[in-house]
Amino acid sequence: MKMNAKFISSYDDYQKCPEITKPEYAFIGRSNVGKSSLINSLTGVKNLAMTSSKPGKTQLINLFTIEETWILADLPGYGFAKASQSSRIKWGRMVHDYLKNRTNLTTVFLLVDSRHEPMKSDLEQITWLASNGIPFSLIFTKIDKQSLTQTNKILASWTKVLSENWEELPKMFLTSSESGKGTEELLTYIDEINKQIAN
Ligand SMILES: Nc1nc2c(ncn2[C@@H]2O[C@H](COP(=O)(O)OP(=O)(O)OP(=O)(O)O)[C@@H](O)[C@H]2O)c(=O)[nH]1
Ligand SMILES: [Mg+2]
Repeated sequence: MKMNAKFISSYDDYQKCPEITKPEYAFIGRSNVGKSSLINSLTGVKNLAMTSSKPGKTQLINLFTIEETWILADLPGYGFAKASQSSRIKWGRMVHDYLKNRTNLTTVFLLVDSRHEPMKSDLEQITWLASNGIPFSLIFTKIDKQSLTQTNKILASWTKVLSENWEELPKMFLTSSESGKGTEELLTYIDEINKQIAN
């Protein structure tokens, strides 16, 4: 289904983002995990967010308005091996300042590759989100690339690792931008939050 989704603009600083009261949802995660692709798959609008087979495509805070009722933010990825020290620091500042200060930000979706065991960089982001009191869910991407058995194995590893530190596990979604699997569940979840906020 094609949604009414429009690109607003790109920003290199949260302070330059327009003040919006509509609920906003942000996609974060390692470079190449599939953040921009999932935005296109979710909205059914091809090329809404720019994607690339090479990591490091999204460099700025990109805002999209969806059905004129909520906002999606596509953010640059972390963990890009070739990134210089200065660009890592710049990433940290741009993304973390945005996440901490964006007043209409409702929930963060942390995207992780369903084929990989939990990575230190992802666990660090989870710790950072939790310590800053920012609500988040986990999205496992690219499930079309392997069997459900294999995906479940990775899911079990994540559950184990997270259970060591957290009493309550985050909500988890299994998705594929290729097949569209999981996108309905994600949209339903976002809709529920939007309705709670409206009431
Ligand atoms: N098979 C498959 N490929 C995917 C899926 N999602 C993304 N990809 C591919 O993964 C690559 C990276 O996708 P992007 O959406 O650009 O990743 P990103 O997380 O936005 O990356 P950065 O902008 O660099 O942070 C592209 O080649 C996509 O086609 C998926 O669900 N299935
Ligand atoms: Mg991207």
